[in-house]
Amino acid sequence: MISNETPRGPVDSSRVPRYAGPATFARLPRLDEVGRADVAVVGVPFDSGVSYRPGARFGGNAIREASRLLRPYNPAQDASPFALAQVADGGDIAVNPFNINEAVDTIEAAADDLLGTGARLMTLGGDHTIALPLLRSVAKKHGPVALLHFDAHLDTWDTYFGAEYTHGTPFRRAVEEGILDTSALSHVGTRGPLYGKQDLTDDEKMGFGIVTSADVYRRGADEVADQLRQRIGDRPLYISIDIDCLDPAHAPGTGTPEAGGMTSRELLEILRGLASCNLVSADVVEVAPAYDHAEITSVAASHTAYELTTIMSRQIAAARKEDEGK
Ligand SMILES: N=C(N)NCCCC(=O)O
Ligand SMILES: [Zn+2]
Ligand SMILES: [Zn+2]
Repeated sequence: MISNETPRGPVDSSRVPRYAGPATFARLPRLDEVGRADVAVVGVPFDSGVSYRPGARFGGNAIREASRLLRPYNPAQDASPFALAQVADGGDIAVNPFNINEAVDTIEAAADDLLGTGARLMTLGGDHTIALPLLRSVAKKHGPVALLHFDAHLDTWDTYFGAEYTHGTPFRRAVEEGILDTSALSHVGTRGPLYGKQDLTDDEKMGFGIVTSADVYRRGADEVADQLRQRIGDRPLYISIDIDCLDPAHAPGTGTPEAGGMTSRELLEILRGLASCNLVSADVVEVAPAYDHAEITSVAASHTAYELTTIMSRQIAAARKEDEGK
């Protein structure tokens, strides 16, 4: 469903100071103010799936706060994302912090509702556990999706303390459930110690290709984006971004930091290089503001979500134009 109404954009920062009032993503209207959205930005304040430092439950609101300085024109993609499509802040999904299984079900149901309105999702985590129910919901709509996973970690481990749903295991579950298109799965930014070599062989068997953080440094963002684009083709694509794909210098505010990561410039450039991909939904997870300094991490996350939102808005506008031409 593509609406022809003129989108309502962010609060005008030349009239209302950008630090005034409650924060929505990029100072956009709330979903209940506009009725429906082409892109719904939704928070998932859940971090009961972490294996180390907690705190990502506060990530979504930290990203919203840090997004007050985003401006409406994105020169890197030559687009005004909030004029091309209705982007709105759908608030937070209220999830049970004491029952992971119930939380996972609640996230899936809420995503079903939002996707059912025709919106694409830009989800703000939360820990990486939340990617599983989001992928379940997206796959119900689109079938198995291509996955581009930016992370220091593989997140294809099996269980922790016997638990299946954790922030280190969402993508193994997703492969087991058949909701990913195993011919187009990539990790980008991985590095750091593993439990054993088997982690890598298991991951490869699941179908994942790996672009390590060192690969990005050596080959450069443009070449990496070209290669990823070729692998993805025109498949429906889900992008999951664990902010710990960035070096701790660029994202200290996260739960499981690993040295030797990408720069925020590299991440943003790779995303811009993927603008032609059919991005159906995305998440940015693992921002844990208690370990952050001067909003370094949440600013990086807000710009990351801005690039992703721009890609989705451009595609929605292009689809609308094609529709009108028919
Ligand atoms: N998804 C994130 N951020 N981390 C996974 C780390 C799992 C571990 O502690 O081995
Ligand atoms: Zn990670
Ligand atoms: Zn992760």
